[in-house]
Amino acid sequence: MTRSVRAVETAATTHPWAIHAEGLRVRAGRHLAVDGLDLALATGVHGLLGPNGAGKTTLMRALATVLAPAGGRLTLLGRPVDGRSELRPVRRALGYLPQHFGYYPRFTVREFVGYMAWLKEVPRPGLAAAVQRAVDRVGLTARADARLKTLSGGMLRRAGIAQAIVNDPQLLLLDEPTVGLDPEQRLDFRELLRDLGTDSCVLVSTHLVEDVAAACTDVVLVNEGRLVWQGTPEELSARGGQGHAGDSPAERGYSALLRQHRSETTR
Ligand SMILES: Nc1ncnc2c1ncn2[C@@H]1O[C@H](COP(=O)(O)OP(=O)(O)OP(=O)(O)O)[C@@H](O)[C@H]1O
Repeated sequence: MTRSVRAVETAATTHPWAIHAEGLRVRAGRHLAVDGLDLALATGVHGLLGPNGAGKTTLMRALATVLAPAGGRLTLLGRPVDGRSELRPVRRALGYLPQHFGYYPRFTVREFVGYMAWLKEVPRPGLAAAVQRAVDRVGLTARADARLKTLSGGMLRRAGIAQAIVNDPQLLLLDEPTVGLDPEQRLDFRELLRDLGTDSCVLVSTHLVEDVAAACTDVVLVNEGRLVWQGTPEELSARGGQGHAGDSPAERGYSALLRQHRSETTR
């Protein structure tokens, strides 16, 4: 891509919320999987929790501008996303690891991450260095020139994270990033998350409540396409008690909040 990126397009933004949704509705097929969701997130690492089918992946896809909202209002990095808006500046400042990502198996890690950097219009002079930095940050330095088809599942996931961060995104969306990572890699990943969240808005969808408790500044709980609860990991842990399912205070807090939400909605 030959078009150069002007400084004003990459400059840090001054809007308070990286993600601002009001009454957001998003369809997955014919199903309204996100149904009246309100959410406001700024810089930091936000853990997105919810049971199977809660609407997490559909929400992530809408935030990544892959799915258009069916209703409500969505603003990303200060720009409205409404089907008529110019999405290019938002997409350039966005990083997204989908739950299932496609790749060319014959590409090396470096080629894959470089290709994604080119698609995101990372300026050509700094592109190779940006790719190297992303590959290093996910611990794939030694496998940078290995073909993707030769990588383990966990290494592939890390290559996926590398492509998501290669453009130093202001908004980073990671859907189940720790699937397949071994325990040591998960600990390294938590550190990377904390680092990324110091100057970007990072939203991590996961079923691993412990990852959220350890690495996130904030927890967002959704169910049936709506925001159920938002608070700190400490506040989440404080919600749990004897009799709630889970191996840790955070897991018990999660179970308690879900049980409370279900009992309120079936009344
Ligand atoms: N293409 C589709 N057509 C119809 N319904 C769909 C489609 N994709 C998802 N759904 C439904 O939308 C709801 C939300 O799905 P989604 O994948 O967003 O949930 P999730 O919270 O990510 O779940 P999980 O934790 O299992 O990944 C579910 O009820 C699911 O069955």
